[in-house]
Amino acid sequence: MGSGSEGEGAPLLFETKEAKWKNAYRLFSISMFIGISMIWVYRINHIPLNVQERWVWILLFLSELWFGFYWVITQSVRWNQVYRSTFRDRLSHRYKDKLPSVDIFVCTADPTIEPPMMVINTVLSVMAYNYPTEKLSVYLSDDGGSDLTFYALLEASEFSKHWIPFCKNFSIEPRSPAAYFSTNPDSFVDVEGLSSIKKLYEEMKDRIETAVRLGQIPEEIRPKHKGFSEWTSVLSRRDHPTILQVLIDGRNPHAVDIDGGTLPTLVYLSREKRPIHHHNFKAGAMNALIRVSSKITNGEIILNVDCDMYSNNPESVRDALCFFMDERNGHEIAFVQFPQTFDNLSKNDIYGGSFHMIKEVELPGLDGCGGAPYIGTGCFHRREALCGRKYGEEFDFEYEESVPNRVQEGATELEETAKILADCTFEEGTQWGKEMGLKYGCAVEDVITGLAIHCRGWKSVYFNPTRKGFLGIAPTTLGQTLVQHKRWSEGDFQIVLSKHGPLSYGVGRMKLGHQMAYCIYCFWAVNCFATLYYSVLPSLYLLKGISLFPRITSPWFLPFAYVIITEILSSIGEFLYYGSTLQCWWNEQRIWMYKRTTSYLFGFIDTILNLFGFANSGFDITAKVTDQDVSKRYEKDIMEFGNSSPMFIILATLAMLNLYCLFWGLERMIMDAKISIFESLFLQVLLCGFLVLINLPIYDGLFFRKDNGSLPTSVKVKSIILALSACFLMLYY
Ligand SMILES: O=c1ccn([C@@H]2O[C@H](COP(=O)(O)OP(=O)(O)O[C@H]3O[C@H](CO)[C@@H](O)[C@H](O)[C@H]3O)[C@@H](O)[C@H]2O)c(=O)[nH]1
Ligand SMILES: [Mn+2]
Repeated sequence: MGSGSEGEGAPLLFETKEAKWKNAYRLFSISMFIGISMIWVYRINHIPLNVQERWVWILLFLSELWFGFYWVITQSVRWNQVYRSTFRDRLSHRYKDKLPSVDIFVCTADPTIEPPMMVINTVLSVMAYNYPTEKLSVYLSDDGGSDLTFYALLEASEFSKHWIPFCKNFSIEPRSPAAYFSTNPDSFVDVEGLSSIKKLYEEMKDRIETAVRLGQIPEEIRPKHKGFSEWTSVLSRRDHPTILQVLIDGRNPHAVDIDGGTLPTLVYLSREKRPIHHHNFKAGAMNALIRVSSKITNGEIILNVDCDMYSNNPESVRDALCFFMDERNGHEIAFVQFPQTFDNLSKNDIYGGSFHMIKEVELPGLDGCGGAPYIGTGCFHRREALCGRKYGEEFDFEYEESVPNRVQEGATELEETAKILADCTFEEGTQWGKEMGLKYGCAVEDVITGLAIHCRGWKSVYFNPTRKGFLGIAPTTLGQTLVQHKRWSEGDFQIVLSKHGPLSYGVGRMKLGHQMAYCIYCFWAVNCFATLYYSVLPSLYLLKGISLFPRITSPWFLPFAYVIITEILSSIGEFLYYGSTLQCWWNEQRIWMYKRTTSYLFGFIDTILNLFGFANSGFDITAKVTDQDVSKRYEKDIMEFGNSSPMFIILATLAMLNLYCLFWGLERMIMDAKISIFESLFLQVLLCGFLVLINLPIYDGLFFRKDNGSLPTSVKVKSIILALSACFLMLYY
């Protein structure tokens, strides 16, 4: 692929544009750096003589060193952003019947958190891609080992015979039935066609949801497919043999839709699980899929989506191929990553789930300095690169010989022979999870795998088209958001500490800018300390009336003012420029604080415990269903607490502490009524005031709200006592 002779010299299949204002930004960035350095100089030159103040001073200096250093690494992604666009017409015209085959992997892990209806909507959306069906295969990996999910997939295989021709005949978008029907397709031409397909869908939905509600498959359905008998040997979801069922065999001439068109191959896989074998979460599932699919369809390109990420754009496969098959640059591209976008975001994006800056600024920046990271879903891979081939090297599958050739086999024999590839013991003594497939032992299997691919000499591309390629479900409570970020920050921190981190293995294998860019995420966790110091110490010293920053009239005030004001203005500017709102920016600042003081702290601690063998990192699956009350509050952008998690105790304590410090500190200043005190404490008042403003939803949750999403009394009591003790210690000790 990509090296075909016919296209040499032909127009490119994709185009790359650089960001506007690049040079202006670079100048601005240099001026910021000067400002930051001046702050460091101020700290070094003004170390107080008083011993007690001295340690606080040094901690603040270390925090500022850290913030400055972190700011420097974030410049890597602002230095050279690139934006990609594709020419699908050229691709279709040039490669008509020579398009590669594509295997699509959908992962699910739990039928309660990830309802089968949602899973099959994702499956149906990718089955209906605008791509030759005989070259398209969809694999569902079910780590939940659930016959309910299997049943839903069986229903979907029947429904697809109607759905796929319907989508293609009327060119509808999006192709997830649930998403499509919820768009109120009023203007639709063929009213009868629409209502009949909708009826089929509703009936199917009804059957599946009834089965899910009852927790079992209707007896009359069982005899309809041999697959159900496999569940007799399932002891539990953690203890069962491999279940592999080819539900639609694309090679079978009878596997056709209602218009007689070929159907894509559809496969259900639940890999073997045994209590004594670690299953390595999603990475383990993906590796089993890579091997099993290599036996059945062996697509050259692999698309990986989470079960909640339906395809929103039927052209995405062709978009991705424009990169892989481009005659000049395609051969070095290992994967094409689409952004993670969500269709359940609330108006003001209270949990920062839109990842606005990551999508619009950071990922294009990473793309510009060596390659976008692999972020787990909405990513097209070259199979060979994912399997561990170095760029430019010949490739062969080591497991290829062990199983007879697929072409001579029928679906049933194929199931038997391919099954062993998903057994627990298959990976023993092999490079799977190390040099082959997705890497094990890291909470962000995706990022570490992408990094390894970059270290093997490959490039990758970030593609963010106007019509989004995939839409998923973002967490709808504060707790879930913080837990998800704990997993991410922990995983990313594990990477930098591992042998294969950007600062160890990456040296000499990656460009400096690319290493720095990865470090933005790898050092997320470390940010907790500087942020905690900064949100506690200046406020406590305000309470005591001791200044830790230059007074307003001092020339040293200028660098602080410059850095603070320009940082705020430029970040607001970026937000507005990329189409977001001021309110979203404000909410983003809040969630950024909350993540840094809780998720990152816990992520840091767990990584260290893990390193010394005291803990094992798990994979807390993010919930994709929300109860009605909670989702009503979410839609109104009301922050959801609802339990007494230790994370909330930290947040509430910090909020209370700053509230006390602001009021008592201000009160003292007013009593003293000396303008000079105000001048010297100005920045501390500002910082403390900012922290109080940002924490308004917490005071609301502690004292005013009565609903189930507010903060429980125990959190109120604990946070008040903790914050008061800190203040008294500060004042009288
Ligand atoms: O043992 C497991 C655990 C999870 N999953 C699947 O992994 C996907 C992602 O899990 P989710 O709970 O939705 O986590 P998120 O935090 O939303 O996932 C993001 O972060 C993960 C890494 O932490 C990546 O794997 C994901 O692709 C990325 O979307 C889902 O489809 C799960 O079904 C499995 O297949 N097996
Ligand atoms: Mn998810």
